[in-house]
Amino acid sequence: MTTEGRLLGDRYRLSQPIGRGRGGFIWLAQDQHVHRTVAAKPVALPKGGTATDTQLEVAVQRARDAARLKHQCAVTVYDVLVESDGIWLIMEYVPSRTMADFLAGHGKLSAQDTVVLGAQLAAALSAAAELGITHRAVEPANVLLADDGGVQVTDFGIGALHHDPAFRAPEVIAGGAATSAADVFSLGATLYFALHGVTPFGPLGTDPGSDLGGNAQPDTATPADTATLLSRLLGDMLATNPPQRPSMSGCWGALTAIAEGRQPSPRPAPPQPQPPSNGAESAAATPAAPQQVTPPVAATPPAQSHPTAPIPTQPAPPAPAQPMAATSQHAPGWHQPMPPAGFNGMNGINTASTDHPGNVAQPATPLSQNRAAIRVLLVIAVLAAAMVGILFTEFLLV
Ligand SMILES: Nc1ncnc2c1ncn2[C@@H]1O[C@H](COP(=O)(O)OP(=O)(O)OP(=O)(O)O)[C@@H](O)[C@H]1O
Repeated sequence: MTTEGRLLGDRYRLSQPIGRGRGGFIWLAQDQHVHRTVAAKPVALPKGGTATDTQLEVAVQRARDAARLKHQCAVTVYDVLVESDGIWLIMEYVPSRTMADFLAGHGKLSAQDTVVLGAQLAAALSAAAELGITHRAVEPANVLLADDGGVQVTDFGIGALHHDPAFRAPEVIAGGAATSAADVFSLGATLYFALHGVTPFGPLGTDPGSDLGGNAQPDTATPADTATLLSRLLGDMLATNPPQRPSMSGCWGALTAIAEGRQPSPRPAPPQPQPPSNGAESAAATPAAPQQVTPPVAATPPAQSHPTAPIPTQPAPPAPAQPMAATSQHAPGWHQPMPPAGFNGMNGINTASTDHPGNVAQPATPLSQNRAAIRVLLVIAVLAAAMVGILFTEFLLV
């Protein structure tokens, strides 16, 4: 029985319940060693209430993996305890409510709020992916909307047993492994839910999803707006075939671009098989392939069966740049800070770069200026030679 005053791991004194999760109450607690306020959360056991030793070991290992992640948009895990009544996580205390609760109370988010929220979630999930950490249960119940306006992903690695099927990737529903690509799908489903108020493929994640990307019809006559760009991106993220989904860092770049009123860069063509070279062995020996960092959207064929959103082969004209604060209509009671400008720290993406279609017209380069100067000099040299020739001929005639 968990009660006020209980000491967990000889270190964390429970003070009062602050929320209820699937594993029981989340407690406010005091870390007696460093005098810090923390949140203590019992990890939910598999349905039925008991876990095998293997399941417990896996849960502890995943929680320890999650503790390696430090990101302002991810709830920090400080400690993992195995107590007589199960596994406890000691986490950063974030006065908040879940996104699921918020949406239940306030309904849908605007497209602008959804991309701002999504960019922050994708930033945290991208940092996790770079560390080889898969979330496994991205869904609105595992997103905390902090009272101070921040957004944080929680329950890294530990929510898989209870992941709502409405947000699960099809390959995971089919029994496959949860990968970063599955997190991309789940993030897409979470943002879709925030935008439309319904899940893209029904409560079991198996409906055809006929309305997916319904407002994503490309309109080449006018600049694409936030809702259109977001819906196109969600169509990509919700692709049935995992390789057709953008990487998490690509999602981060694209969401940031859309949030800032810019056109996301087109996704490059899939890598072609390379002939073996001397460096092939060393490349193959690299333990973790780096994440694709180029923002996605467009230039790839539509996903196989789930999404129906047509994906244009030509990038749409750029959206007019507009300050986010001026366009964002925040839902009541929660406001989000802007994503850090440029996002160019952690994994090298500089989304403030100018490689989008709006900036393709380049001024004359020094090389082209040099070529023009050489041409002028040549013409002058030819004219001078002709003049010398004429003068010389006249001199001979005289
Ligand atoms: N680190 C935290 N700091 C403060 N409050 C938290 C923290 N984590 C969760 N809460 C609060 O506890 C409540 C339940 O959150 P939780 O994430 O446990 O929900 P859940 O996903 O439904 O449960 P579970 O993950 O066990 O399935 C929410 O009101 C949330 O704001």
